[in-house]
Amino acid sequence: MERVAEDGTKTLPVVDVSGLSSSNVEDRRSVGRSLREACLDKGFFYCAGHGIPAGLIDAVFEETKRFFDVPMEAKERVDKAKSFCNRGYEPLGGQTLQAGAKPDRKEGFYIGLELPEDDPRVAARRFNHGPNQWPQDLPGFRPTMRAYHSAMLDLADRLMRGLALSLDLDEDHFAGFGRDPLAILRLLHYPPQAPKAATDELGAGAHTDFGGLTLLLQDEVGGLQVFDNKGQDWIAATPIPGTFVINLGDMIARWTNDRYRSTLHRVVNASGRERYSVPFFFTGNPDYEVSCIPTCLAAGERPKYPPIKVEDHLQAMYRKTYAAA
Ligand SMILES: O=C(O)CCC(=O)C(=O)O
Ligand SMILES: [Fe+2]
Repeated sequence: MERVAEDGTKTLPVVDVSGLSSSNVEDRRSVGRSLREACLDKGFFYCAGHGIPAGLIDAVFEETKRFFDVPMEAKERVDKAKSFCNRGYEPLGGQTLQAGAKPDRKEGFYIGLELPEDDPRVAARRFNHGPNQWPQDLPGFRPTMRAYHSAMLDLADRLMRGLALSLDLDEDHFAGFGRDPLAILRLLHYPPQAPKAATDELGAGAHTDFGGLTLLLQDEVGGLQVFDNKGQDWIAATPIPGTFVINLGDMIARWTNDRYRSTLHRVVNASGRERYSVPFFFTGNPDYEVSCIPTCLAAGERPKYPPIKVEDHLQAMYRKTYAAA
């Protein structure tokens, strides 16, 4: 079903997920049905009723802006080039999400689960496991980001259970995927750019996300665009206050043989203003092997993708999108 705004432009659906916190399974199943509809359609939707306090979200944006406003020397002190586990500051143009396009016009900051040096995964230098780097002289930054990371883990867990219900699976079907997950918070700043028609530069080149679910906070500026496979055009994910934009990553497309899509999206910040966004990537357990769910195949249908380990896919995508840097 095509959703069209009052001015005739296409929009994405809003799913209220508050029922996922209900003790009544019928309430949870009802959210599952709404999720199913949104996932079969675009694989991109606004999430309302998420229960994340507005005060925490405001604090995340405040600290994000504060960080990107510090002098370049302070950012360079926490450059991710100094981290063995991909944590910290990523300079403008550090990543090229769309093969063949110009480097992305965005700067970023990566934060993950804080793990001590004696954690076996850190000691073994497993990909993306280890300590975070924290900027100096921003006392509110670390506690805010840690609180937010943990709130996002909780929301992602609720959503994965809803997703299982949406596929008529046991509610805890994805529990193994969600155990000790790679879960990465990314702060992004997009400086203003010329309109798409006037430049071939993009804030973020067209890409799909690599893991399970992405939970995105965006400010009021706008610029995120979602590819519509049916119309072969771009839909603006215009900000709706109080919601997250949620999209499905490559792992969910592989589980469902593309019934649920990992949809192409990009950012063009032609607003003339600074844009800030904060995606949280629920990537999943690095050792978990994702393969097509048998009930997602019709009789005689074959899986489009071979089984793959979460970590292998993630590493391949990092290699690809950071190749130039
Ligand atoms: O900034 C946005 O709105 C989207 C960012 C994004 O797609 C990503 O980091 O994967
Ligand atoms: Fe993305």
